Amino acid sequence: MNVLSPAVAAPKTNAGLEPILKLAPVVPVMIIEDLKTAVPLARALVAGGLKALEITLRTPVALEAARLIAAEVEGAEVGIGTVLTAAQLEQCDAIGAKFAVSPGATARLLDAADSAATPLLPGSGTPSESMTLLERGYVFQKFFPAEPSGGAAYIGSLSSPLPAVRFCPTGGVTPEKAKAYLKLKNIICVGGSWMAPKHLIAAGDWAGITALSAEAAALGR
Ligand SMILES: O=C(O)C(=O)C[C@H](O)[C@H](O)COP(=O)(O)O
Repeated sequence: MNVLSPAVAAPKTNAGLEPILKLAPVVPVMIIEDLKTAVPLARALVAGGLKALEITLRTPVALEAARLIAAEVEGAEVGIGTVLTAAQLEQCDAIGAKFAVSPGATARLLDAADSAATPLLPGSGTPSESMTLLERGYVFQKFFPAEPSGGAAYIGSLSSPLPAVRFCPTGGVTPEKAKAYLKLKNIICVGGSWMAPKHLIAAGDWAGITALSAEAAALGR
């Protein structure tokens, strides 16, 4: 190695997430309490046109649900949400998740992501957090929690100073709010749980979920 110009490893980038984040304007955020609902819920979302699915690690059955969906639901691109630790990122690798999403970012999680197979969509909520992530190659970032943090007006104002970053706003997003985000040039897609609400899942109203999914899939970008 030439000590005068040491080789600096190019930062890992999450640019490879683009095709997944562009599958539809919305990534559904799924909270699965009952394993029996996992496959029909995922099928209902995919039938409506939402194929990149984020299954949050907020319930005990989440990982098993993700495994089942990946094995049984044709067309689903299974991602894992609420990834907070290096160990959880390893679990994503173990089940072959297509992407992982975190609400924020820590140095430890980002170090783990450097050697993980699963591409990470890390969360940011301020310009400095966004810049720190960009330095590490994260051109796609989750803007979280989107609505309480200032919504479309806030994130749109980062477009000029941080043109290299494209965001997936998540947290408090509704179909109406999604439209405002999707008009902005620094938005790749939005995330939200509104098309998979608890009451429809509990009622087994898969047709209702497919209808909400189809409405979300039809939102313009
Ligand atoms: O679990 C995580 O890792 C999260 O990041 C939180 C989710 O993205 C939001 O809870 C979804 O927001 P809602 O659409 O308002 O329900």
